[in-house]
Amino acid sequence: MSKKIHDKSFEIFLTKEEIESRVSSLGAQIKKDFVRKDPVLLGVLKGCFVFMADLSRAIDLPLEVSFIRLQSYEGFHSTGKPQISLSIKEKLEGRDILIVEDIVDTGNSIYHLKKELEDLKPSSVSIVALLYKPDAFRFNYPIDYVGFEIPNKFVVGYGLDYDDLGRNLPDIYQVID
Ligand SMILES: O=P(O)(O)OC[C@H]1O[C@H](OP(=O)(O)OP(=O)(O)O)[C@H](O)[C@@H]1O
Ligand code: HPA
Ligand SMILES: [Mg+2]
Repeated sequence: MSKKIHDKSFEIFLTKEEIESRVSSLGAQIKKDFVRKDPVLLGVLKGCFVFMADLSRAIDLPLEVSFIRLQSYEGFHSTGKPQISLSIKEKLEGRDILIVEDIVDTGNSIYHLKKELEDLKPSSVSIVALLYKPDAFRFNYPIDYVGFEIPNKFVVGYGLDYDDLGRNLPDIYQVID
């Protein structure tokens, strides 16, 4: 079943069952890698909110969660300058930070966030992204955990929006062009 949001139509791309199964294996992998560390999951709002809720419960370890608000997209396009409007209150010095993103597209948002985090002197900074668009990525930092590599097309659902709509769809949809 396709969905219409404003002027655009979207078709199903990843079902909630496919997402659930991948999130569960990401959680198991992260548990292994962070078992002797002091992890704090740092979710990037708003898009991370669904993925963060599922992923954090799939990692069977003591951990903290925190959030930051970054915004750079207007409609389908990145403004190139992420605005940070919610700052981090937790002390992150010496901590093992895992940035939790719904999507890494051009890579611009995380590039800026990583630079901000360096000043807080964490012990390590890793990234988990549910979705990653290799053909759009313009940087060369590593993305440590990727749920799905996807084509360079706009997607919505499972936290991802088009003009702030579509975040509550349980499946992920891709634009029909
Ligand atoms: O790799 P990039 O090209 O920078 O794109 C990825 C970023 O864009 C989206 O955020 P957006 O600015 O739409 O804010 P939102 O999470 O509130 O939707 C998404 O949640 C990532 O944070
Ligand atoms: N969908 C929703 N939000 C996004 C996307 C996308 O494909 N890329 C960057 N932010
Ligand atoms: Mg958005």
